[in-house]
Amino acid sequence: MCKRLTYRQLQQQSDNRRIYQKTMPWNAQDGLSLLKKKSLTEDAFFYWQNENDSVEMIGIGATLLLQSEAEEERFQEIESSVRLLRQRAEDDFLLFGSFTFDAAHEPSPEWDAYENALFIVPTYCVRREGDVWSQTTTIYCAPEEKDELFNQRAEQWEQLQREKEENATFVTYTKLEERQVEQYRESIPQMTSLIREGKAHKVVLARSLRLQFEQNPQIASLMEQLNEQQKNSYRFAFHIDDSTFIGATPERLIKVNRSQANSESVAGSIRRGKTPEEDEQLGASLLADEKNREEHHYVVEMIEPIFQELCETYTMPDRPQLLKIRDIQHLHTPIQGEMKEDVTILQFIERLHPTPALGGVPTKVSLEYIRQFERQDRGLYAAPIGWFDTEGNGEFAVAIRSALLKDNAAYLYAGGGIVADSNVEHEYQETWNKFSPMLRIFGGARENDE
Ligand SMILES: C=C(O[C@H]1C=CC=C(C(=O)O)[C@@H]1O)C(=O)O
Repeated sequence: MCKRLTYRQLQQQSDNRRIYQKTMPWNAQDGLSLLKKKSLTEDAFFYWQNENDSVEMIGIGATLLLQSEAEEERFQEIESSVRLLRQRAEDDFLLFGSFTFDAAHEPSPEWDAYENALFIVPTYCVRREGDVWSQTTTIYCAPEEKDELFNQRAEQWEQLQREKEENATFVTYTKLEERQVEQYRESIPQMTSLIREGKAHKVVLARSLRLQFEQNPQIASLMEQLNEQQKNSYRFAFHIDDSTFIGATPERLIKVNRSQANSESVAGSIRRGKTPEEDEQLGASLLADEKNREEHHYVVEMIEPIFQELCETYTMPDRPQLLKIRDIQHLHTPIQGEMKEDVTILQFIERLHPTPALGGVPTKVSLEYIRQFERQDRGLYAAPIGWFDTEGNGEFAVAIRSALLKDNAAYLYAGGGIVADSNVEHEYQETWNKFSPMLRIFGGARENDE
């Protein structure tokens, strides 16, 4: 595994190494099959499938591993590292990675593999756009080492592809622990009182489950299940050291494609109906529900000024629509803008994260309450995860409906927006809905009839 580098360390590198790339068509055309090769998965990897299945990417190995331990500066540090590396590169290149939810939180031991910001420039990247697959190999070396290193990598890549795939293993958890559930339940009336006293308008409180396994589930088969079950969601996996973070989230944080920026407000939820009629009724009641509209409106109110600041022009519908995924339906308002010159995707992330769909209003105050009420660190739950390239394109999702896998255990997270009239039982049930996508792949979702 290559060494993690901060911006300072990169600046201090005084050798003549450069980034070189080779891209070619890829005929194997099954990205997930790569994650079934044992020797590949011992290294870092990243899996990404966008919400409409038009783009799928798998990054394997890390030619460069960039990190930032800074709190507020972490976005700029990654930006500076990438800018500096672009000067050492022949072509544009791509990075995968994440920022943790709360850089100021004391990290919990389960999250120790992920820094405040952690990005990989993958050694091998396979990418599907529509039906067309390509494979890119990236190296970082002195010019005189280039040919030999490319040869070595080509050989290694051939070898890896010939390697036998491990059989899919379906493992079911043997124990489910609701972590500090009493404390979660108590925190809701405490939070609603604080809100009624005017201390905050909305705070998203989350809880977590810990599932125990007898053997580690295979990531490729978990992702296959998510691909089958969670259409209309971003499906992702980020593996580093002994940890893998996976998920299927409906929520885009930001997408940038040739200076066009797209984001959305996703907040306010109700379960899916058991029949089309019931589903429609539930959707209609969600659209009309004042509490959910209020929760949603806070998110819209926060995102819109950011588009005003960073875009020349933007458009946004004046009322939410429904976003329906397998277990749940949400209120949804998309927003789209033409970015001002020199604005970057990381600047959007810095301003957008956390939206009031994951943090609250006001942002700083809500983060304080989250630290106070949620003992465990959220790590990458509800955090920005995705990819960007040095041409200025990229896409990040909000890592909800997610789980961390480590040491034969999975840690699942789910939360909901608390406003003045939130109710414990309702919130508690809603977290079960939100756990469902992940619980299902680990051995069974709990039916919820609320
Ligand atoms: C915090 C979560 O969901 C957010 C996103 C959509 C709807 C939400 C809600 O209705 O409360 C939450 O704000 C989660 O899934 O853990």
